[in-house]
Amino acid sequence: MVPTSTSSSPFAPAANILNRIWSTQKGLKSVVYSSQGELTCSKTTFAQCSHVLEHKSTLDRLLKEVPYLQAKNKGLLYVLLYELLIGPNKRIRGGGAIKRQLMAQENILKEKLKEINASSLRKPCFSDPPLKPTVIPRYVRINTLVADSSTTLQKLRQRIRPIYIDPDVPDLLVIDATPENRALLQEFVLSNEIVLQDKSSCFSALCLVHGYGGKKSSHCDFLDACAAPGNKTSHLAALVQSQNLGNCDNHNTEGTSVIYALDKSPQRCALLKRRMMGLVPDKSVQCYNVDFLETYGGAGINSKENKDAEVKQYARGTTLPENIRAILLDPSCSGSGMTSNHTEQYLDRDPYFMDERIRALSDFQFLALKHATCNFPLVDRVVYSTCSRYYQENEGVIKRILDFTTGEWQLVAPSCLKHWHRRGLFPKDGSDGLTFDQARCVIRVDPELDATNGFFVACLERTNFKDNESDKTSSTWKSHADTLPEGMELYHNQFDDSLKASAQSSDTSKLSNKRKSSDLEARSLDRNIGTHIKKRLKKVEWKRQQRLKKKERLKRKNA
Ligand SMILES: C[S@@+](CC[C@H](N)C(=O)[O-])C[C@H]1O[C@@H](n2cnc3c(N)ncnc32)[C@H](O)[C@@H]1O
Repeated sequence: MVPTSTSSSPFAPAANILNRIWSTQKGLKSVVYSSQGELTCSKTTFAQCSHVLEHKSTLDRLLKEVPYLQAKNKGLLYVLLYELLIGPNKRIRGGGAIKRQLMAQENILKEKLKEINASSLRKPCFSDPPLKPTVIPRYVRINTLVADSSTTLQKLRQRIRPIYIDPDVPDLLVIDATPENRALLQEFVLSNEIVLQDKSSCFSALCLVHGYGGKKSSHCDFLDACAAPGNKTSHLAALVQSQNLGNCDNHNTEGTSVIYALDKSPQRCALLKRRMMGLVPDKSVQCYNVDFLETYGGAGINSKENKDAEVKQYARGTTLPENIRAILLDPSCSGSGMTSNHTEQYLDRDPYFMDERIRALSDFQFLALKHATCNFPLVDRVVYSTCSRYYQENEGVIKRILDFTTGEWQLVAPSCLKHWHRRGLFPKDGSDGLTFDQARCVIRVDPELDATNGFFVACLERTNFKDNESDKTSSTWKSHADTLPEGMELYHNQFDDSLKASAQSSDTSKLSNKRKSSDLEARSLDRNIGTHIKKRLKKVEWKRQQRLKKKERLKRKNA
C-alpha cells in the first residue's frame, strides 16, 4: 500500500507524490498532471519532487551507508533528507519523528555526502547506483519568443554568477547545476523567458531550420511529428521566427510559418498544448493529439476557401496541410544517452548493445522515418534525432532508410554544426553500414565527453532538392561565439570540478592565477573540444582583447 502522509509537515504533499511515483512506477509528470494537462499540485510541490528525483541516486547511497535511518513514509524521508543536505536552505522546516532521526545523524550524513561527492568525481562506477561521469551543467535556453536575449541575460546575471555562453547553440546559457541556481531560475521558467533544455536536445531544431530556405517561391510550414513535451517544438518556433522563414505566405493570414506539433499520447499532448500557450505567444504552433503514422502530407488543399475543409480533414487525423516542407522526427527511444536515466545505467554501456526492447524501438523508429520520407511528397528535409546512444536506434535506422528509399534521400552534414567532431559509427561486425562520407554527416554526442546528454542527429534531404540555401545562409549564421556579449565568456567545462581539482593538485604554487586558469582551460579544451572550436575561442578572445585595448586607447585620448 502507498503510504499517504497525513502529517502536518509542509513536505507532506511532495512525499505523497513521490510515494505514488515509486509504487506505480510512473513518471512525475504522469502522476501530477490530470488528463486535461492541468497541474494537480502546487508549483512548489512539483519543484520539491523534481529536485528529490534529480538527486535520488545520491540519496539512495546515503541511506545505504547510514542504514539505521528508517521510516515507513519513504517519500517524506527522501524529501527531508534532500532539504537537510542538498536543498538551498540546508535545514528542515517543521518537526516530526523523521526530522528528529535525521537531526541526530546530521554530522554523519554530511560526512557521508562529502565522501560520495568526492568518489563520484574520481571514478564513475556502473555497478553502484548511478554516478555522473562528467559534470553536465545546467543549460538555459532564452526563449526569444517571449524575452529579449540581452535583457534576460542581464537579469539572470544580477542573480546568478558565473554564467557562460554556449559556443554552439545561439541563445543558450550555461550555469552551474546547483540546487540554489535551480531555485533562482524558477521565476524565469514560470514567466516563460527561459526553457531548461539540455544542449544536445537543441541540435534537432537547429539542424532542421539552419540553412533551410525551403522553396522560396512558396510558403513553408514545419511538422514536429512526436512533439510532447515540446522543448524542441518551442525551440523550432523561436528559430523559425528569428530566421523569418515562410515569408511568401499565401496560406496563413499572419504571414508566418506554422509549426504543426503532433503527439499520440492524450496526456502528453495536453501538456504540450499547455506549454505552447505560454512559450509561443505568437500562436505559430498548432498542437494535435494524433498518431503521426496515421497522417499524410496533403496536396492541393491550399487556398483560403479550402481552409475549412482542410481543418476538418486534419481533425480526422488523415491529411496534413501541403505547405509542410520539413519534418522534425524525434520518436520514442531507449533514452540511453540520458545520464539521469537510472534504469539505463545498469545496462551494457556498449553502443552496440541490443535486446528485444531495442530491436522493437528500432523497428518503430524505422517505420516513423519511412513514413516521414515516403508519405509526404512535398517535404524535402527531415531531421531524425534520438537521445539514445545505441547504434541500432541511430545509424542502424538511417542505413535502413537510405537502403529503402534507394537514392531518393541523402544525408547532408548540418552546416551549423560543421565543427562538431563526434560523428557516426560503423557496424561493429564489419557488416554493411553507412559509408565513410555518410557517417561524417551525422552528429553523435557522448555524455561522457561532451558535457551534455547523449544524442544523435541525422539530417536527410531529398536528392532532387535543388533549392537548398545552405551555403548562402551558413555564412550569415551567427552563434554566440561570433557575437559574444561584453564581459561574457564561452563555456568550456569551467564547472567540471574534477578538472579543477586536478589542476589545483598539480599547482605547485608558483603559477600565477592567470596561468592556472589558462592551464585549466587548455586541459578541458584538449579533452573536450575540437581544433575548430579552439581556433574560434582564440579568435573570440583576440577580438575581446582588441576591444578592451581600443576602449583603453579612447579613454586615454579623452582624458
Ligand atoms: C522522445 S519524446 C519527444 C520529445 C520532444 N521532441 C521534446 O523535445 O520535448 C517522443 C514522443 O513521441 C510520442 N509518440 C510516440 N509514438 C508516436 C506516434 N506514432 N505519433 C505521434 N507521437 C508519438 C510519445 O508520446 C512521446 O511524447
